[in-house]
Amino acid sequence: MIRLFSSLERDLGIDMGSVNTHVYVQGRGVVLSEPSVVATDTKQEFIVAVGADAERLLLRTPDMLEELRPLKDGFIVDYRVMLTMLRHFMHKASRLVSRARVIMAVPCGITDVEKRAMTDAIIQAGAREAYLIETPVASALGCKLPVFEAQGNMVVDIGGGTTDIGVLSLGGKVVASSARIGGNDLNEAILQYIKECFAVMVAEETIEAIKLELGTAKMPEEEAELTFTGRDMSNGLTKRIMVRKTEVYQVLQDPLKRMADEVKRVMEVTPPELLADIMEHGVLLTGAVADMDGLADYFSHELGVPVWVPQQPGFTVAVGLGKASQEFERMDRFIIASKNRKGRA
Ligand SMILES: Nc1ncnc2c1ncn2[C@@H]1O[C@H](COP(=O)(O)OP(=O)(O)OP(=O)(O)O)[C@@H](O)[C@H]1O
Repeated sequence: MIRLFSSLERDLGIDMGSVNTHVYVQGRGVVLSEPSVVATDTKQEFIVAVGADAERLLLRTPDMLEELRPLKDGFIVDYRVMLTMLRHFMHKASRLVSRARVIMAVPCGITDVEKRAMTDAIIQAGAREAYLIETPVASALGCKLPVFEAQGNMVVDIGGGTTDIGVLSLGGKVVASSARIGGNDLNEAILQYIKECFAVMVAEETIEAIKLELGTAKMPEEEAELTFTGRDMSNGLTKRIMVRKTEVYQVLQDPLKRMADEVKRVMEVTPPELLADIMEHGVLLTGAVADMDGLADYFSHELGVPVWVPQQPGFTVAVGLGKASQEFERMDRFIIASKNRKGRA
C-alpha cells in the first residue's frame, strides 16, 4: 500500500542547541531528541556516530574515539561536523527532507555571518527552504503567549551554554539579548568546588549527576548527599567523596546570580508600559535548566516579578517552532534570515 504523506509533515522545526537537539515534525510533534554530539576516530578523520548513538559509543569506548560538539554556547564552532549532524537528524526525523520547509531557533543577536552559515547548512542538508527565528520567540509560541497582541511578553530560555532573553509584542521583538552563560557554567562551578575542597578530579558525568540530583536554587529544607569516586590529585589514586545538597546550593549561587543579572539588564531597558504587562503576567522561564528545583522562585525573588515554568521546559522551543510554522503568515517580523535553493529569500 502506498503511504500518502500529509503536506503538514513537510514542515520541520529544529532546536539545535549546544547540548541537545530536538526536531518537531508538523502533525507528529517532537519526534527526535538527542545530544548534539558526534563521535569520530581519534584522528578526527571519520565520523563514526552521531547523537544518541555517539553518546553511547563514547561512554563504552572513550579511548578509541574523539567527542566533538559542533556548537558551543549556541554558536557554530565546526561547520563541517555541524552540517553532518544536522543532515543526520533531519533525515532521521523525516522522509520528506527534500520538500521540507525548516524553521530553526537560534540565539538572539547572532551575526549575519552566523545566520548565513546556518541557513546555508539547512539547504545543504537537503531542505527546500530555511528560516531562522530567535529562541525566545519560539519559547513564547510554544507556551501560547499572546506575542501578536499589544502586550509585553518576557521570555528567558536557559540552555547548556546560553541564556536567551526576549521581550516581545505586536508580532515583533522589542528587546533581546543572549548571554554566554547556562547549565555548563553550573557544572563548572561544581567542578571547581570539588577540585578546591577535596583535591580530586571527577568525570563530567559525575558533575552532571551531582547537579541533577542535588542542584537547587533554594536553601534546602532537608539535607541530602551524594557519594562518588574521584581521582586524588596528589597521588592519582581513587578516593570516595561525599557532597551535600547545602554545599551545592551555595556553589550555584554565583552563576545563578549572573543569570539573574542578565535578565535585570534587559528589564532595565524595557519600555515601562511593556514592563507593567510583564509585572502582571509574569516572566516565562524555559530551557532544560528551568527544571532545576526552586529556580522560578529564585528568579522571581531576584527580579521582583512572577516567574513561571511550563511542563517539560526543555521541549518548549521545539513545540514553539511547530507553532511558528502553523502561524507562518504572521511570522514576518520574527524571521531574521531565510534562504531557499535558488538563493536568499
Ligand atoms: N533538572 C535540571 N536541573 C538543572 N539543570 C538541568 C536539568 N535538566 C537539564 N539540565 C541542564 O540543561 C542543560 C541543557 O539544556 P538545553 O537542552 O535546553 O540546552 P541546549 O538548547 O542544548 O543549549 P543552548 O541553548 O545553550 O545551546 C544542560 O546543562 C543540563 O545539565
